[in-house]
Amino acid sequence: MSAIPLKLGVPSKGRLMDKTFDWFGDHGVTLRRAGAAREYAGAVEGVEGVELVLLSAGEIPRELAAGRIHLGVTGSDLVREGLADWTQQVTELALMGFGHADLIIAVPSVWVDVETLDDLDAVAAQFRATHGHRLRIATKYHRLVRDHLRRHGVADYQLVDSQGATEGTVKNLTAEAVADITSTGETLRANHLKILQGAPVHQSQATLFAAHAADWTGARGPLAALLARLEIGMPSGL
Ligand SMILES: Nc1ncnc2c1ncn2[C@@H]1O[C@H](COP(=O)(O)OP(=O)(O)OP(=O)(O)O)[C@@H](O)[C@H]1O
Ligand SMILES: O=P(O)(O)OC[C@H]1O[C@H](OP(=O)(O)OP(=O)(O)O)[C@H](O)[C@@H]1O
Repeated sequence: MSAIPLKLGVPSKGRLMDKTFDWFGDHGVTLRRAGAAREYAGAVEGVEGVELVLLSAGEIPRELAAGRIHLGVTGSDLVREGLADWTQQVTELALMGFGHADLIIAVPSVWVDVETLDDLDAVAAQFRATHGHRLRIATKYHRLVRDHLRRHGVADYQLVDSQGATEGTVKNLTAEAVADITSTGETLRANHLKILQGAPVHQSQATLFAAHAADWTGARGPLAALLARLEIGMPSGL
C-alpha cells in the first residue's frame, strides 16, 4: 500500500472535536473515524491523498512543529503558547469561527482599587514590600502571559504553574491572581474573580494550520485539492 502523502491532524476528543468534524462537513469534506470507536485513526472522504490523524488538541502544535503532520486543527492559544516563534513554524490557513475563548488576567473581586494592568503593577510593587515575595499569578500559559506583561511594563510578579482548576488557586492561597482561558466567565464569577480591563492577552479560536517542517514532496497536490474544496487560497512558501 502506498503512503498517504498528506496528514491532517484534528482533535480526537474534547471541546474542539465535534465542531472540527462539522466545519469540514459544512465545507464538503467528510472526516470519519475509522475502525473501532476508541481507535485513533480516520479517513477523509471527498479528497484523495489525505489521511486523518486523531490527536489531543494540546499535542497538535508539537506535531506540526516536528512536521509529523502537514495540517492541524487546534486552538490559536495552544500554538502561540507551545511554539516559540510560531510564525516561523506554521502558517495560519483558516480561522474556523468556533472554540472562541479569551486568555485573560483576573484578580479577586474584592480588590476594588485594581481594575487595569497599571493598577496591578502598582499593587505588585506594594505587595512585594509588604509580603516579602512577589505577587503570584497562576497559569499554564507562561509564554503568552510573560510576553504580555513585559509589553505592558509589569515586572514585579512571579508565575506559578497551574495545569488545571486555575481559578481555585486564589482561594487555596497559592496565588493572588490568575491568567486563564474564559468563555462564559462562569468559572471566574464562581471563584470571586474579576477580569482586568483592557484587551485580553489573546483571543483564541480553532484554527487550521500548515506545518513548515513537513515533507511537502508529493503533498502539494492533495493540499491544493483540499484547499479548493475548503475555498482557501494556496499559501505561498510551503
Ligand atoms: N471554556 C472554554 N470555552 C471554549 N474554549 C475553550 C475553553 N477552555 C479552553 N478552550 C479552548 O479549547 C482548546 C483546548 O481544548 P481541550 O481542552 O479539548 O484540549 P486539550 O487541553 O488538549 O485536552 P485533552 O488533552 O484533554 O484532549 C484551547 O484552544 C482552548 O482555548
Ligand atoms: O469561562 P468558562 O465558561 O467558565 O470556562 C473557563 C474554564 O474552562 C477551562 O477549564 P477546563 O474545563 O478546560 O478545565 P481545567 O480546569 O482542567 O483547565 C478554563 O481553564 C477555565 O477554567
